[in-house]
Amino acid sequence: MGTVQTPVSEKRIPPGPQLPRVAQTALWFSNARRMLAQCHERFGDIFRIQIAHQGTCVFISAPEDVKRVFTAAPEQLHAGDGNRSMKPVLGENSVLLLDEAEHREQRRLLLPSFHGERARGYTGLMREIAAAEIGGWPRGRPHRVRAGMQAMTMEYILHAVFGVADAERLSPLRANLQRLLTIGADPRHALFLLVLGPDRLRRFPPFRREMDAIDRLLYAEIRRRRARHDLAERSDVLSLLLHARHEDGSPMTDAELRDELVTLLVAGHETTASALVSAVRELVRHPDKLDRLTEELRAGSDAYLKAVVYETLRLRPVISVIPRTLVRPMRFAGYDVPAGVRVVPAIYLLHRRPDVYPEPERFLPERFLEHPPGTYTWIPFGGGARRCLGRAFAQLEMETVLRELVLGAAIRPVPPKTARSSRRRSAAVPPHEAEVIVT
Ligand code: HEM
Repeated sequence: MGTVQTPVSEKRIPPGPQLPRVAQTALWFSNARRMLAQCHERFGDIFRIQIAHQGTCVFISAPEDVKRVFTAAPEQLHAGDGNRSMKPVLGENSVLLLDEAEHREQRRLLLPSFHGERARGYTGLMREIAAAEIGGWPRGRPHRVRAGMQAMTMEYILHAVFGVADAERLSPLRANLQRLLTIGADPRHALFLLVLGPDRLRRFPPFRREMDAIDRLLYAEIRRRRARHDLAERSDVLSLLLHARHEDGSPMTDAELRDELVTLLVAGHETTASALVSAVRELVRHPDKLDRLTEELRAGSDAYLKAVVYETLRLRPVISVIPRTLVRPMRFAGYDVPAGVRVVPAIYLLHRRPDVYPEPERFLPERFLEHPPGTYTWIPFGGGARRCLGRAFAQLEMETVLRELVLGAAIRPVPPKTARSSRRRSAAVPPHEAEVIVT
């Protein structure tokens, strides 16, 4: 009788750097994109990195693997789990942190607020806000645009979430949110927060203070709104959510409302501002593209404007990776990746594949004039059941601000002569900034 051969254990985890976990973590947090590019070059389309608080992360960037992640059942891959570090800010009911049925339910409640048609309803207001902000920028001398972009995207999301009149009244919230985001952006804090981990973050005093102030304002606003009688006529997100009902017919609780409002304010503000800065940075670096954009807009065509937005989000995606946690084992590129491991579509690598995007490092909006963005090859907003809820809103924001910059004002690059004559300042334009001359 022949012996039954036990199959040799399948390949489970793809190769990756051999450094100790702490060293991999340090490299990851010092420059994730560089580490991704180096690992991709060394190990190919699938590799693993060990990151503190994240465990084993298997990165993928082949379109067919990304498609498998986006089309898998929500019971197979969790995304909420990978966003756990944001729980102290967003709260436990946030759509970003939930999975399976609970996620589906919150997403269903939020979806009507942001579908394309409703987003387009904000066009006039967005244009007014952009004209007022850009109208106040200095003329004829170098100007950095980031603060102005943040101011506009903050106004857009506040107006969408609370409605025009109430957004004016909520000005303290602007300052609180701004300070909250700077806590996370400060590298000294970032390292500390990493060591602290999400569960103890709430006790970190600067964080606690900002969060308490934001919560007080939001709960007061929710109470005030519940008492109003004109909710049915209003179209802002808070009013729509107050009307929305769970599948069992119950309304959303105050805690649920608070968590989704914070989620929208946080997810919908800095992301779009960063994307706008990147767009302006690319346009002033490529004056021929800026000229073409100006000509086409003057001729009444938006096609090139949309291509500029697509190409900016391809070449400079705001978010580089979108982690998922495997609930059950799943096969990728010959590896039977076990449950519990994070499988991470790497937007940054996918968007730089020369087989999908010839000359991937070049800023070429033209590539999107003939081929619209592919569902599994252009993923700055993620995909599948978790695709960004604010996608249509964000694209409209970007188009509106860029149109106003190019037609309402006019921007041009800072000429090299000016840069040389004030070398110290010009040389210091950081990568997250863009400098222009508005005329
Ligand atoms: C250029 C701007 C933006 C970028 C690049 C961006 C990108 C993303 C990405 C990559 C995800 C994760 C998707 C995934 O895991 O597959 C996401 C989720 C999300 N985004 Fe955005 N976003 C932007 C603007 C906005 C805006 C303006 C809002 C709100 C108005 C918003 C609200 C959300 C929400 C609520 C989710 C969670 C969706 C879910 O888990 O079901 N985002 N976004």
